Amino acid sequence: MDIFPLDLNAFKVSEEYGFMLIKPLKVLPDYFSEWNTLAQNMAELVQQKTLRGAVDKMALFDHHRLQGYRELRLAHLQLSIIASGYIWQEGDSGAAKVLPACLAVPWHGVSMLLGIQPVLCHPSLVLANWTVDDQGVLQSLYNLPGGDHAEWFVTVTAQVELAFAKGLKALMQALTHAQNRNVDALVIDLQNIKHTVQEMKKAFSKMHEKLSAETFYDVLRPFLSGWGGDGSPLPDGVVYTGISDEPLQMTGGSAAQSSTLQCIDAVLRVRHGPEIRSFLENMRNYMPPAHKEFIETIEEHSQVKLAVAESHDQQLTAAYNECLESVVDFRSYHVQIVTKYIVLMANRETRNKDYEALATRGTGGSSILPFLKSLRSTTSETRINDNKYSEHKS
Ligand code: HEM
Repeated sequence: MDIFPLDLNAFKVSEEYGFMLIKPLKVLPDYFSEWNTLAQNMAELVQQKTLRGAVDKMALFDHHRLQGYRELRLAHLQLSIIASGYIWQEGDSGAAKVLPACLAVPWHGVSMLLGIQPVLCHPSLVLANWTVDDQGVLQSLYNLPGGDHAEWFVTVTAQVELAFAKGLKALMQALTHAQNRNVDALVIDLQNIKHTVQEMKKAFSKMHEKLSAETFYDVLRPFLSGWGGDGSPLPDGVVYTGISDEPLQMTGGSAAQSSTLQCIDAVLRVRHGPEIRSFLENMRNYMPPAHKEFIETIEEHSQVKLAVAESHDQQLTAAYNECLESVVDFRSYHVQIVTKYIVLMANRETRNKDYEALATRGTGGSSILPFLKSLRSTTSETRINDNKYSEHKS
């Protein structure tokens, strides 16, 4: 059965914004003004070490009064920012093991309605956290500690998402053209996808401009941490009062929860080994369910690699391999970024020791460089080496 083209709307994906939420709301209605205020001032309150006390005094607001998808997404963003400050305000030795009901109940409730996890994750911190100012400059709405650096981290990541969105049309067309075995059109799609990945890397390279490695590592990154598991300052997880007496464990926020690379892998049929696959599949549980379903549908039905292999066409095979090469290049660049912002920072004597137990963990809790290099190798090994080329017709 031919399933492409897909209806993007059905998957909450748009050709203009990709996986980004379209026109996120900036504030919630007055009833939730305390959430608006605490989320807006989180970084300052954490610095003064007064956020936890303020949350403990907060009333339990009824999240059923939130109306519509965009209010739910903003509520998740705000509560995630507040909870991250609540848990990590006192460093890892003073990490909060219990969230009060006024935070846990609505946060968990909103998360269930959205089908995402009650933890600060990429769909909230990046996808639902943006606006443009009068000059058309992308800005974030709510920030973690780290001032302009923290905002830059969010907006540059959002720019990578938007660069991806520009290539969504080519990705979708590649799926249809592969299904129809339209070799000429598929060559052009793959060239466009390669260009998109190069543009994603260009957007990514701006990270250096205004995010210092020291601020990322010492100030901002601890607030992206999850809870639960060996080596965590909260090995059992966190109790969400009013939800469960048993602690819940959550993976921290990471752009590994972005659907962009997983979508490109799915189109090109890059298949990672079992351990990495299980990590990436776990990351999908932190994406909006419609985006997870989008990736799974493409992964199951993409015929792009098959169409290339069957064609024995030199130009098509070259376009496919070059496309993979651009993804390898993106992943190599990402390894450089992780080396600068995490590995080298973790090896400094002067690093922030308040969050020492988080030092060797990835933002999402994996052992970083071998993991990322292995993803890169699998991408490279997906190349098609075909010596039996026929001449391309055109
Ligand atoms: C300062 C910037 C960044 C740092 C320090 C960083 C760090 C990391 C780390 C440590 C991982 C390993 C998994 C984990 O522990 O979470 C990871 C995975 C990943 N990151 Fe980043 N990241 C950064 C920016 C970005 C950006 C802007 C993107 C673009 C969307 C991105 C996309 C990914 C992807 C897709 C993965 C999963 C592995 C893969 O598919 O290659 N990262 N990142």
